[in-house]
Amino acid sequence: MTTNHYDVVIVGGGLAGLSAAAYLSSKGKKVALLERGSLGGRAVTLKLKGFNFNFGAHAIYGRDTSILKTFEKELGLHIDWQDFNPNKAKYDLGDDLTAVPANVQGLFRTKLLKGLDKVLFTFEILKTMLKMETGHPHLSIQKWMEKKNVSEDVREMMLTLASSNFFTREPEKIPSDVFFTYYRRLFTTNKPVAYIGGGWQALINEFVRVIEANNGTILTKTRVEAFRWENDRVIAAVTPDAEYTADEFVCCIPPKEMVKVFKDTKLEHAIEQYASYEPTVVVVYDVGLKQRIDVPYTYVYDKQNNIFITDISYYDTTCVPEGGQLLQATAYLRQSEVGSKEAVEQRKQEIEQLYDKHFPGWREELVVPRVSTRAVVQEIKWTMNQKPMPIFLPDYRNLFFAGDWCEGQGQLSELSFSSAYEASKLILEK
Ligand SMILES: Cc1cc2nc3c(=O)[nH]c(=O)nc-3n(C[C@H](O)[C@H](O)[C@H](O)COP(=O)(O)OP(=O)(O)OC[C@H]3O[C@@H](n4cnc5c(N)ncnc54)[C@H](O)[C@@H]3O)c2cc1C
Repeated sequence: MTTNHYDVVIVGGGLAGLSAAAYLSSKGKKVALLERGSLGGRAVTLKLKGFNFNFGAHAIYGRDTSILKTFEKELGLHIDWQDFNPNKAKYDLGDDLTAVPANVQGLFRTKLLKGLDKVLFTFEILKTMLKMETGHPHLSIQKWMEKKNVSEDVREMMLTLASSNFFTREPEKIPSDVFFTYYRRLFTTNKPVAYIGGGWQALINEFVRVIEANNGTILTKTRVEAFRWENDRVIAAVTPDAEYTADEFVCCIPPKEMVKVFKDTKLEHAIEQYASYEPTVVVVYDVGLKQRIDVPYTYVYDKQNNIFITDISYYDTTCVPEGGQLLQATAYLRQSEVGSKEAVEQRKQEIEQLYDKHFPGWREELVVPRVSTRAVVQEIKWTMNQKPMPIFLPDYRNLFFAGDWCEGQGQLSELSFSSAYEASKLILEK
């Protein structure tokens, strides 16, 4: 068995592993990135019949305060930002469409709130922005609203926002401190939502460019099966063909994978808790169309069924053949619906009905659909009973963790980036 030595070995080549490898190599560390499959993890771009299907709309939330923006500056990444137009975002109320209160104009235009409730909701936003309202880690947003006696319409508004942003049909379970921290960031940014031109693949290519420019090693189709230990230090990541020894290790693989590689070690028990947590799971049903069906909005959220459609090709024309259109639909699931064939089938039909309603004629234009009945948007769902994993565990001196299951800022990929950034900084400070 061959042995190779590095300053840092990073296991897992999703967005967390790629960003950690790019950052650490740019600071002079000799890094190796080991990925069992191909690079990108869940941030995948799939080419089908001339359409580039991204897993998810690759939206970056609060981009001007995001860690991806920090990486962009510090690593000199070339990112083709495509800012979302909030005036083209609508809530479907069943028999009516109304503005999404993603900005002040939207707030004044939305029909979800009227008169005094609009003033009260605006006041809540103001308090959130000024950190006068922070919620409490021991109170879910449901309990917080009961305690504060908020009116029915304001309650509805807060839950609708939370549902659409946290990809959940059970927004009431979100811890209130997570809710307010998230919205403080979103309300104080000038760029609430932005897409990446060229999709996830463009971003992956940029991280790879930086890693290679700094002489980093990237090994795909390289599955880590175990770690070798000496007391409280990891000595090596072990693959079927080689051992990769290093001074520091960053583990960027989901907790369910970690329990396998840490089996029969002191860490196994500590990791089990995170591996048992429920992820945020959705149904994705995207369609590539021959010709554009132009409507006055690029995002529509069906409030009743918790489904949204994004016309991603409106922002990123590189994902379609000329004149074509790529629509992305995501349906949220209740925990009880995850894994149920009937529930998933019903969600798919609801998505088709939503396409029929807002993009009439899509069936005739259909070139290729792409369906995922169990897409993991975030490895650990925000609820009162589930806490994200720390980026290091006490007493393990040279082992760090990063990914969207870890503590960090924001949610989804922002958690992957922020945990990767914090873990890398801890290594550099040593
Ligand atoms: C449908 C959908 C929509 C989404 N939409 C958005 C969005 O709009 N905005 C946003 O910010 N985020 C979105 N996300 C979330 C985003 O894709 C994830 O947060 C992010 O990609 C997670 O990256 P990660 O590196 O933390 O984890 P992962 O992508 O899970 O990476 C883990 C990597 O580790 C590798 N691995 C596992 N085990 C081993 C092993 N033993 N040895 C070596 N390698 C191993 C895996 O192959 C994988 O590449 C969406 C996700 C989905 C599914």
